Amino acid sequence: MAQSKNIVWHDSKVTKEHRHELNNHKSAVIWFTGLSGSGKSTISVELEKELYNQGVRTYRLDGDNIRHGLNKNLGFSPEDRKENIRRIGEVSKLMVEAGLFTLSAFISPYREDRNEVRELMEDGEFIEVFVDASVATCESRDPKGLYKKARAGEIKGFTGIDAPYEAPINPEVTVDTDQQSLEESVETIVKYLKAKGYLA
Ligand SMILES: Nc1ncnc2c1ncn2[C@@H]1O[C@H](COP(=O)(O)OS(=O)(=O)O)[C@@H](OP(=O)(O)O)[C@H]1O
Ligand SMILES: Nc1ncnc2c1ncn2[C@@H]1O[C@H](COP(=O)(O)OP(=O)(O)O)[C@@H](O)[C@H]1O
Repeated sequence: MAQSKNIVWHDSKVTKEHRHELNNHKSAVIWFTGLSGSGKSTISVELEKELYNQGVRTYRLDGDNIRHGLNKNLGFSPEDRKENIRRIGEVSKLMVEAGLFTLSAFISPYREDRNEVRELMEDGEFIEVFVDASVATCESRDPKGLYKKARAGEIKGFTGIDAPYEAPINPEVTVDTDQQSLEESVETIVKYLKAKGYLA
């Protein structure tokens, strides 16, 4: 890919800190990672509603949705997944600059790619939430029938079947959806945000 040259950063007079003051809260990305069907979308939707009810400004970025637009030219090879996560990382950073709690829900199977997003952010701005569930559980849920297709060989390189998933080593939060209900998972994350001073 061509690198841009002769470009100079131009600062705004309204900063992220001004936006925090205006909003009365900080901003960060809550990064959900986990297998397809582990519950990333379901939990992020519920958490967003909960944050909205508490007066927190949010925006949700979701794998399927972003792949309909911004990233519709990307597939599921390791290189394309990397580029997918790189772009989402940059978009998440812009959203955090804009003062929003950004809920990003992507399989993001590679540790290195997730860590690169973490590096983009300032300290405390990247909250990795590992949505843990066994392949067996995800496969039994199979909300979109994709595991069935992957088992039948109709989808190649499906995460957890014939493509890797690298679990986080030290995530800020883990929710185990084999064990925890949707409500319990949301509560776990809200508790973390309160304990760390993100929420009043
Ligand atoms: N090969 C393969 N592997 C995994 N997932 C697949 C694949 N093909 C299509 N899908 C569907 O794409 C959704 C995952 O997109 P992501 O952008 O989150 O993936 S990634 O982070 O780039 O790995 C994923 O959505 P979720 O089920 O919400 O995770 C699937 O619906
Ligand atoms: N404890 C739970 N937490 C989250 N989702 C659950 C749970 N138990 C069952 N589900 C169901 O599992 C499915 C998870 O799908 P989804 O949220 O799309 O996952 P992902 O975004 O990780 O692919 C949904 O149909 C949801 O209703």
